Amino acid sequence: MCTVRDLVKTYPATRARRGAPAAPAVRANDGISLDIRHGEIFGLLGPNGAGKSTLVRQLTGLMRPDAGAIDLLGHDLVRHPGRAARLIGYLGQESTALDELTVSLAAETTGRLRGLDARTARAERDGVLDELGLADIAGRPLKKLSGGQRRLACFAAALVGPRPVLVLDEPTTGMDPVARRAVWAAVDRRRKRDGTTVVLVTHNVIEAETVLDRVAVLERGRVIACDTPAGLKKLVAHEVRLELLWREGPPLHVPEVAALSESAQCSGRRWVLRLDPDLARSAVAALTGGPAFEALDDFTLTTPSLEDVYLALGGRTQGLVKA
Ligand SMILES: Nc1ncnc2c1ncn2[C@@H]1O[C@H](COP(=O)(O)OP(=O)(O)OP(=O)(O)O)[C@@H](O)[C@H]1O
Repeated sequence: MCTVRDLVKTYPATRARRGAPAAPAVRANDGISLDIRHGEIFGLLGPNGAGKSTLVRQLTGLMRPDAGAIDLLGHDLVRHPGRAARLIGYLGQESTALDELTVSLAAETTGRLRGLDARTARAERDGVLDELGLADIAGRPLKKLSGGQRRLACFAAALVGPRPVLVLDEPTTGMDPVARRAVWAAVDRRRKRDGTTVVLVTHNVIEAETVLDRVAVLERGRVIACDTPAGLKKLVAHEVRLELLWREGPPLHVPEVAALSESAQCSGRRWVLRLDPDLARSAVAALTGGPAFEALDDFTLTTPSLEDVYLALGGRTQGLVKA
């Protein structure tokens, strides 16, 4: 359905200018290869700056790679980037282009721009706004909506006018749980009904585990793993995850805490440890039965998540979020 081979993209260095410091060149995609199958929900998971949006911009024909190949449904998108618009419904990270329009007009206009006649565009608009629970705010301009409502309205617009592929860059950012559910139900409906293939960018591991068929984990412009969420989790099946939340600082003078600190991934007051189940049990017993207990705000012992896979593969903690 879509093959990506050895994709390379480097943003050039910039010179210092008018108070702005010089910036070195950034190799945002460093030899990415992927095979996305027909009808699957394929995820790109990685921390901030991993190169996900850069990859998506090339997939959608908005940016030309320095090297490599992209074939989408038999079309060479490096040579013919303009064809991507006919094949892909794209929801980018920033979508201010529709801000001046009402929700209704944003959806209808997108349909017209995608070649629908006026009557079909209006019918599809009404269907999508009903489906996503947006009918009540259909007459309001996007710029006057909350962040989550605006995001949902942009998602609605991206669905008007059928496309075999949807590329969604963090579609549920800022949305409440009801809106999130509406988004995933709409995606699933299109996959079942139309065989739509979905490429989804996320750094939300919980979302990734629940909605994705397969996921490529990106780190510093490279794919460090690609499999089903369950397949990836097998990599860390022999471990459990111990999460500690300290009230203030961890009491490093307590020997058990000092020993754990060596293998903990720390972000602020939160420590994450991946441990052998027996070790985890004895660590919990020592922490809850000893002097460290006073300093603990909360702790959880769970089976590993995709975040643990990412850490086991050598990823850094920052940027992958839990929920
Ligand atoms: N226009 C640009 N000019 C220079 N560097 C850029 C540009 N856009 C992105 N970068 C750099 O390229 C790298 C990859 O960025 P990209 O936006 O693709 O990451 P991402 O995985 O989508 O991150 P996020 O999760 O924060 O959206 C980062 O180091 C970023 O700073």
